[in-house]
Amino acid sequence: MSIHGIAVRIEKLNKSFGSNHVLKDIDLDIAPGETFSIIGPSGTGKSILLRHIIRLETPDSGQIYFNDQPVFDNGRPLPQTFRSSMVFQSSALFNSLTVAENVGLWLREHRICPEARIRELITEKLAIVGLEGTEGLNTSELSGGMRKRVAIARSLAMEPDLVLYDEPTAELDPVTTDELAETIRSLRKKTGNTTIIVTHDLNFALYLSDRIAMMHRGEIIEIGVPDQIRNSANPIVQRFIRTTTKGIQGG
Ligand SMILES: Nc1ncnc2c1ncn2[C@@H]1O[C@H](COP(=O)(O)OP(=O)(O)OP(=O)(O)O)[C@@H](O)[C@H]1O
Repeated sequence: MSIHGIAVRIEKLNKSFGSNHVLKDIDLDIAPGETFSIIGPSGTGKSILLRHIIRLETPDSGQIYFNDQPVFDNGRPLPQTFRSSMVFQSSALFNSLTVAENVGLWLREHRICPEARIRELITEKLAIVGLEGTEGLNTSELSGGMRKRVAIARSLAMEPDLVLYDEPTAELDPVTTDELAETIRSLRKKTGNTTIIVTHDLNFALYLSDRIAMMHRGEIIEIGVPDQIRNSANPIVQRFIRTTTKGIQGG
């Protein structure tokens, strides 16, 4: 399997909605193939930052670069040679379609390759997320964890350079959350994609991330490998760890 993955660099990114300054001079450097999580309490700007990376929002100032290529020009998204895909919180699957139809949707809409290759890609991507042989199942009958994995397979079908996850564990029970963490971790080896995850599930982020950034009130207040986050001297980070993990992970 080919190895993808791009560098993502964010420089002095700012965004306000009226008087609400939601992103304040955000700087981030994410390496090709890195699994990077953005954590923090509700309303701190995590999703808005992700929406800039996928170009659903434009910044007031600052820039994002994919492999040194600028993403915006004067507040407008530039055409990209790199492909990003997003796994939405709700999974955003079509219940009236089968698993295979959901996974193949983007490929068929964009007529990316011949039908035989599309079927191969669907089978290949379902196997990567551990859903071999589920092509014909009705999407409406799947569990939350299976739906999430179908959504991941659909995003992988685009053969992305960058995969983004918005609150992937929302609505999942603890066992399914563990399975999902395992799936995303194994994808790193299988695809080499750069992966950015927004979550307020600290344990999930600690388990599968190469590095983690913590946001607070529109700013990045801590960044580092999981152990650096666990042992951060920043009282806001420590309070977040205490309230979200209750001591799990030895933290
Ligand atoms: N389209 C919008 N118009 C106005 N304000 C917005 C818009 N989108 C987000 N905001 C504001 O931006 C701030 C950051 O929101 P964001 O969704 O990024 O937070 P978050 O950290 O992802 O929180 P959560 O974990 O609850 O999703 C909030 O104050 C929110 O009200």
